[in-house]
Amino acid sequence: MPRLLEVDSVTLRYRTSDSVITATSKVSFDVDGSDRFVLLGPSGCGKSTILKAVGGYLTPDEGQIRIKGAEIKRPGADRMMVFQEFDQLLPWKTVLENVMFPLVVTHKLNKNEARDRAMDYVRKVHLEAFADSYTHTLSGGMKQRVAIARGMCMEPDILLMDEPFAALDALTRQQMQDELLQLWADTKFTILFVTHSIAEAIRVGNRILLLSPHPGEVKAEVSDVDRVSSEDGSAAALEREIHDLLFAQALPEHA
Ligand SMILES: Nc1ncnc2c1ncn2[C@@H]1O[C@H](COP(=O)(O)OP(=O)(O)OP(=O)(O)O)[C@@H](O)[C@H]1O
Repeated sequence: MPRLLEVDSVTLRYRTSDSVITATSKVSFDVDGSDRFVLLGPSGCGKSTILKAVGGYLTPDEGQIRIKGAEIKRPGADRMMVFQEFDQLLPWKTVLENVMFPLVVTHKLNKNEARDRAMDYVRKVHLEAFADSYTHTLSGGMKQRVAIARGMCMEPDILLMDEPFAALDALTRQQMQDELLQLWADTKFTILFVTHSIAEAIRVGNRILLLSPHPGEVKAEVSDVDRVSSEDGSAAALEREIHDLLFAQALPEHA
């Protein structure tokens, strides 16, 4: 039985007119159903690039990415993306219309069914009072809830989240992390979440993959985050441990 998502020794490069940039080098990891899998690493280590490749927007230069055993070759409704930017919504559509939009354009459901399903997800993110509002009237946190509802509403195999809370103030960010965990507790959907915040990785993830600076390579995986961080005071200890793993310099050979 294949894992839900297999990233197998993947190298990703960008080609510009005068150079080739290696964003990630031979990155491997597996995601299982209901995982809250976090990619954590410093700016430029290729986290967003990996997410785009899982989304089917980039093709690996080496290695392979598979979902349910099938190689990913293009974007698909089985992988929905939530981005950091607040402008990912369609400003000429209401909250409900934004959430139902992918269901309608992919013909997954007819219009009435799509409206009903979208309204369920609008309720799940507590925006029912704003269902008919246009998105420019919403706060940043509310816009991100709409984007999450829109992604979840397609009931994808995996929700790809690229620093979705990074542009929010600290309090709203914590509130959104809590709400995401509540949504997860209700539906146990699978999340692949990118962040460069260690604290956020520990709050959101049950597994955390640590990537080295540019080009990103796997440094370590922390796979028992839920158990460790639920023990008294150990979230802080785990944060220190991850910090040391991420920023440890290689020891000189004859030290
Ligand atoms: N379109 C592009 N063309 C050329 N190089 C790119 C492009 N997008 C990203 N890169 C380079 O690839 C590397 C990885 O970028 P990426 O955005 O994936 O990193 P990241 O870990 O998500 O960083 P951040 O946390 O800052 O978003 C960086 O060196 C970046 O400059």
